[in-house]
Amino acid sequence: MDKVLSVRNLSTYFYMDEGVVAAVDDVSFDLSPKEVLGIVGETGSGKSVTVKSIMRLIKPPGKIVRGEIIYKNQDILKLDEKEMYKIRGKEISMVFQDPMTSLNPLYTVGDQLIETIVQHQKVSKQEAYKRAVEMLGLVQIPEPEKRMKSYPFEFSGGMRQRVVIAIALSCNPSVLIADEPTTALDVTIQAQILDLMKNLQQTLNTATIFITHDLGVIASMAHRIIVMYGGKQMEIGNSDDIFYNPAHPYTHMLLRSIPRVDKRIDRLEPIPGQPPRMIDIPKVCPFLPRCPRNIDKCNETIPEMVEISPDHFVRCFNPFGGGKEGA
Ligand SMILES: Nc1ncnc2c1ncn2[C@@H]1O[C@H](COP(=O)(O)OP(=O)(O)OP(=O)(O)O)[C@@H](O)[C@H]1O
Repeated sequence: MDKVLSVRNLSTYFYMDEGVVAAVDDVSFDLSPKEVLGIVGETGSGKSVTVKSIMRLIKPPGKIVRGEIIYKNQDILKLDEKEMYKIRGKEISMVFQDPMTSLNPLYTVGDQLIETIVQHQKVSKQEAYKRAVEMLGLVQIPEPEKRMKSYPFEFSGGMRQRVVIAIALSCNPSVLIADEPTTALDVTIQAQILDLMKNLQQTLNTATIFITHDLGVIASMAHRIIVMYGGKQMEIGNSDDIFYNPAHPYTHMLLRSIPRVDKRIDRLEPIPGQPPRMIDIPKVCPFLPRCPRNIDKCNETIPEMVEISPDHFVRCFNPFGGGKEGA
């Protein structure tokens, strides 16, 4: 199947006084049309920098130092800012963690929706208005026509995130990127927003990249999952591989740290140790200091990504075998 997005060997570094932070190092993946790709990892693992690189939102001291981001047969990294402007928000749009960073407090939500629509589509103001009301209805805002006139502060946090999702989807993007879209919300609202996103994805079939630090959040949504650690991909596989045949010791730890309804666990296991400080590019696996399965070879060099079964890749010299010891 044709890919809607192909990321090849993406490396984004931050040049700090203390040294070079390899925030994203040699990341590659494909996104198919209609696919939901989950990117999971602890804080600082490089998830946000990966998607900000795709949107070309990296600012100094950050720099994309290597790689290709192929969107519809063109390398996004080679486009000038004017061409990129046409893609950002229309072809590839993004929902951030905190809805207030995406909404302008001084304009009504209706105006903000209409502005996005007319900016990217050749439609009249009336058509844009109609589409805006439709979008608010689609994200299940009650009385959408009336709420067009409301300002962001008149909405609850969950409703604001619905508005942001409506704006992000208003131009029918080919790719939607959601960066921890529910983290800033309280738990019941989180579940509602996740349900909404799942339903919208199934209705609209938009290819989606969903970022989270919590594997549980994407369990029922993602087709494929990338597990990141220390700026690197540790494991990539379809959801079943990651949940039932996890190969990387870090994936095992992530799985043990989520609540499960099918197993009685008295206490969730926290992941021991600290995420790495990624100053200067590690020559060995970044997970090595926390890894319970490390072997001598791990101290010598960093493993490559190896395909252990069709479309299931792992970066580890001593992976778990075929899920027999699964979580
Ligand atoms: N503007 C910046 N300046 C310097 N370093 C940065 C900057 N933005 C990100 N980094 C570094 O890049 C690394 C990856 O950060 P990133 O935000 O991608 O992590 P993340 O996995 O998305 O974590 P979180 O869940 O906390 O958002 C971190 O070590 C971070 O310190």
